[in-house]
Amino acid sequence: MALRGPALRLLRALLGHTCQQSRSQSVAVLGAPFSRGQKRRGVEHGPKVIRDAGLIDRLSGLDYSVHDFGDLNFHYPEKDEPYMDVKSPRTVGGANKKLSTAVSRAVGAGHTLVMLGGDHSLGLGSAAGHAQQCPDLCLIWVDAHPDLNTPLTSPSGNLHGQPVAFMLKELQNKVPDLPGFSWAKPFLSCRDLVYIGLRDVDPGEYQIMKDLGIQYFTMRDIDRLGIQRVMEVTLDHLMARKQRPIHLSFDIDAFDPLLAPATGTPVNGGLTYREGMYLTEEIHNTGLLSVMDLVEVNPVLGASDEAVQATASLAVDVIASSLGQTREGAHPILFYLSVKCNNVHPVLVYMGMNLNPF
Ligand SMILES: NC(=[NH2+])NCCC[C@H](N)C(=O)O
Ligand SMILES: [Mn+2]
Ligand SMILES: [Mn+2]
Repeated sequence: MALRGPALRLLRALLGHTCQQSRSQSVAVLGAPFSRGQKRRGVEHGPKVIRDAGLIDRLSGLDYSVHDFGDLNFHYPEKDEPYMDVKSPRTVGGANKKLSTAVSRAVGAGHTLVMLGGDHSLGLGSAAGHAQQCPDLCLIWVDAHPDLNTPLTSPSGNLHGQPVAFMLKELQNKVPDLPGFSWAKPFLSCRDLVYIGLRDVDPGEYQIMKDLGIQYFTMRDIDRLGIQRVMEVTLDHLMARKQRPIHLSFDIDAFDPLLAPATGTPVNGGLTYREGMYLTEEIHNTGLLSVMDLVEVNPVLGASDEAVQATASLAVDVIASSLGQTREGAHPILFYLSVKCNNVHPVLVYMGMNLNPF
C-alpha cells in the first residue's frame, strides 16, 4: 500500500520532528488584501471571495483545527515614487515585510499556513517569513509566469513579476537595493526551486533560468511528460538530498483562463482541472507542505458573477487538495499502516494509535 499524506505524517511523528511536522494538524488562514505589486485594482478582494467560496468549512471538514487569522492591514506611504522603473517599491516592500513577520509567527506557533493574496509580489514576504522558521525549505512555484524579473530586466516595472529574484542567493548582486526592501535578504538557493506551468517567460527571466540551471516545467513539458512524471521529477529533485518543508506558491493564472478567468495576467493554454488536482494531491502526499500561497484571484476582472465564482471556487479546490482532500474519498477509520521502525519492531498503526507493537 502506498504511503499517503496522513500516514507519512504519522510515521514522521513516530520517528522524530523536523520543522514542519509538528504543525500538520492545525491550519492557519491569513488574508493579504494587497494589489500594489501590479496595476490592476481588485486583487485585494481575493481573500474575501476565496473565504466566501467556503474555504474555512472545507478545511474544517478535512479534520484540521482551522484558525482564521483574518486579513493583514497594510500601510500606504503618502509618497512612493518609482525607483528606476519599478512601481510602488516602498508600499510593496513594507507590505511584504509585514507579511513575512506574520507568516513567521504562524509557522513558529505550529500551524500549516495558507496565505490568501493579493498579488504575487506577496510570495516574497510569505516565503521569507517561512524561511525564518524553516531555513531548509524548498519552493514550488506554480504559475504561467516565473516572476523572476529583476528590477533591471522587468518589462513592466510591476513587482508581482519579480518576487523570486529577491529570494535567490545566486542573484544577490543582480538585484539593486530598492527602497522598502532593505529587510529582504536572499534565503533560497536556485536548486531548491522548481517552476510548474510556465508559458509566458520574459527574455531576462529565460536567461536567468538557463544561467542558474533552475528546474522548470513549462506547459509543453507537461504535454510531453504528463503531470505524473512532472511531479515525480519535481519531488525527486527537491528531496534528493533530504526531506524538507515545502513552500507552495500557487498563482491561479497557472490554470487555463477558461477555468480561472478572474485574474490579472491570464495566458491561454494553462493547467487543466485534473492536472491541478493531481499536482496538489502529490504535494499533500509528501506530508511536507508547510506554507502555501494562493494568489492573483481578482474578482473585479471576472466578466460575470459566474466567472468570479468559478475562479474563487477553483482556488478553494486547490487549497483543499493541497491539504488532503482526495478524489478517492477519505476513509480515516479504515486507515492503517505497517512500518518497520529502526529495523527492529514492525509496528501496526491504526488511526494514530499504536495498537500492536510486537
Ligand atoms: N504574478 C504574476 N501574475 N505575474 C505576471 C508577470 C508578468 C510579466 N512577466 C512581468 O514581469 O510583468
Ligand atoms: Mn505569479
Ligand atoms: Mn502568473
